[in-house]
Amino acid sequence: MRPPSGQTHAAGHSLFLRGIGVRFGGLTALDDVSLEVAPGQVVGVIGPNGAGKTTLFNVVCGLVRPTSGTLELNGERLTPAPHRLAGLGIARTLQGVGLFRGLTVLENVMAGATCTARAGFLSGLLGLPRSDRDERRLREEAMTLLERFDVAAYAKALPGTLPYAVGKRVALARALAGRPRLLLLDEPAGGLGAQDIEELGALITTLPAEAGCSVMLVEHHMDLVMAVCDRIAVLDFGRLIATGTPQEVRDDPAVAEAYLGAEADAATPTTSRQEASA
Ligand SMILES: Nc1ncnc2c1ncn2[C@@H]1O[C@H](COP(=O)(O)OP(=O)(O)OP(=O)(O)O)[C@@H](O)[C@H]1O
Repeated sequence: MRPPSGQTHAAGHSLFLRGIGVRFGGLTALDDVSLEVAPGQVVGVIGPNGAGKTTLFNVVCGLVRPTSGTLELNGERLTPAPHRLAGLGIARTLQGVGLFRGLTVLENVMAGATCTARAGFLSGLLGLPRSDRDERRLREEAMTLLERFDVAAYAKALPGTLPYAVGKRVALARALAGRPRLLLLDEPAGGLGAQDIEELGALITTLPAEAGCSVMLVEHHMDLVMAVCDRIAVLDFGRLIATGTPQEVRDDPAVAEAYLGAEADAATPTTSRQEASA
């Protein structure tokens, strides 16, 4: 997948999390978590239920403010806020699909590009002549993305009519339409079948080279994470217990123990692993 305009990108933003802690009342959701997403890398965050993955994702999106620690984007202090992400070159997809229900698939993807098309949007408001051209360009770029994701046939459909797997692809296309340099994916494989997960994995691995973005991936599906990630961070009870290549993480006894512990906890009638340990 080429960047929509045909321009080339460097390999994406670098993200550093240093000593991130998050407390919700008396519960420590994250404790001194440090993580690097280097330019051009796909970095996975895994861990048993309640380990803190979504909380970490939300810290990077600005939905949760850390109680300690700092974030850095390309060497600059980052204080993320959801409404400022696009301007920082960051895009995210959420659990589920999350498309605008009243817009067609094509319009959804065009909406994802509006931050890079602001000049066209403004000129449209002011009735200046560039707007038609910009609108056409946006439309063409959105169609190119839909074609790349094999969902162009649904361009005129409304989100409510889409098969779930198609909706997930459209959501990914919309996130990429803004030409992010860092893409945050929250459980992109959730609800997908094995074939769709395999195809999603093939798409994700192309993103650094073809779309010019680094990727942080929070995911439960171990096969996908192992297949697409350059590095993996493993959380357990809010703490980072391992980081490394997929092979290193797979071979780490602490990781196996965390997952085995989670299986044992699943057999007990508690609501969360942290409550279970309190
Ligand atoms: N807003 C909140 N208020 C209070 N506690 C929270 C909040 N969000 C998360 N938690 C708690 O923080 C801990 C980490 O939750 P988090 O959702 O980040 O884990 P997770 O690894 O994403 O889990 P899962 O895989 O089940 O989605 C859990 O004990 C959870 O109950």
